[in-house]
Amino acid sequence: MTTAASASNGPVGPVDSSRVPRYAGPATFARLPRLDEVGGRADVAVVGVPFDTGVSYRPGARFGGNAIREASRLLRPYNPAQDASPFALAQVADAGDIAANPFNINEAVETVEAAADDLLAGGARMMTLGGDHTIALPLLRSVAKKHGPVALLHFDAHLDTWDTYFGAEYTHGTPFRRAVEEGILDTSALSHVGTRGPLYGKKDLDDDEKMGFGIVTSADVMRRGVDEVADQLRQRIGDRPLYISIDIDVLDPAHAPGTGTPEAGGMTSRELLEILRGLASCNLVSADVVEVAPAYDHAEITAVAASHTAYELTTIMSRQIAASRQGE
Ligand SMILES: N=C(N)NCCCC(=O)O
Ligand SMILES: [Zn+2]
Ligand SMILES: [Zn+2]
Repeated sequence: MTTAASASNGPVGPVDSSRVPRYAGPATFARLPRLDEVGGRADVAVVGVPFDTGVSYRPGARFGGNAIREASRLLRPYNPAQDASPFALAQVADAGDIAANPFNINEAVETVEAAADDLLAGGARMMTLGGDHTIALPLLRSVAKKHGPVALLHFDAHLDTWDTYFGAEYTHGTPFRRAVEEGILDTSALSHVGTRGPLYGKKDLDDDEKMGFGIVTSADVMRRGVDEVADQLRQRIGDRPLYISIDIDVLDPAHAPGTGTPEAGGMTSRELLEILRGLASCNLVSADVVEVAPAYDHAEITAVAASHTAYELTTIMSRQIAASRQGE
């Protein structure tokens, strides 16, 4: 069957859904070419990490990346909200999955870091599809090797700055504490967005604040509105290299039932997408969307939200790549 639609020397785009039904053929992200189909070089590499050994409640995020790819068949090549055709502005390709050991978290963390090092060394920015939130740590390590300590915007119901679970240091509730300890985050530009729900104690918040995080709760988003929130975040980030990590449980369970640790009172998918669009001028060096667990999903509600989230992030990166080329 027809694979990627190729412009003569521009980026290779997605399969044309007016010629090949969008439900036909293998599901790469947005029906984009695989990395090996574009000579192994991409400006943005979409990569899956099927790993969920770090979860504290429902398992199943190991299937998240492929669920997002399936749902992403319906994405279209022009993004009106950002007035951009992300797959024409830069080469975006699907780099497949990182094969992380499900029986050894420490080894899996090392594997993810090494695979990320390879992709970043090839010049790509990464759009990672989880997997549970454990994987943000090795991804941040790799990004920091390239850019130095990065600003972090963390969209999540949870803080994920807890210390250990059952004595384990690498879990989906602890990646950002480890990252602060390791000095790979720019502690003057760290924000959680969408935080809510019960905690273990007030100390969780005290510790988090000491690490340098600011918090925009999901109730703040509702009260203050997306434009004001995005403005405030943009000011805090400035022109620092930015990593955005999105735990899909930042959305209300009505918008994302397919996740492992759902919390009531979350953001709508509209709010999340609008805040991201408001950050389009930030220097986004890589991003992840994690914690999609399709076994608890219904009618692909969660996977569709995650695919659109990854699409906005990819658009931000593609626009910046195109703009920096023009400036060269
Ligand atoms: N979903 C993520 N990443 N973390 C949730 C941890 C919540 C807990 O176990 O208390
Ligand atoms: Zn979470
Ligand atoms: Zn999380």
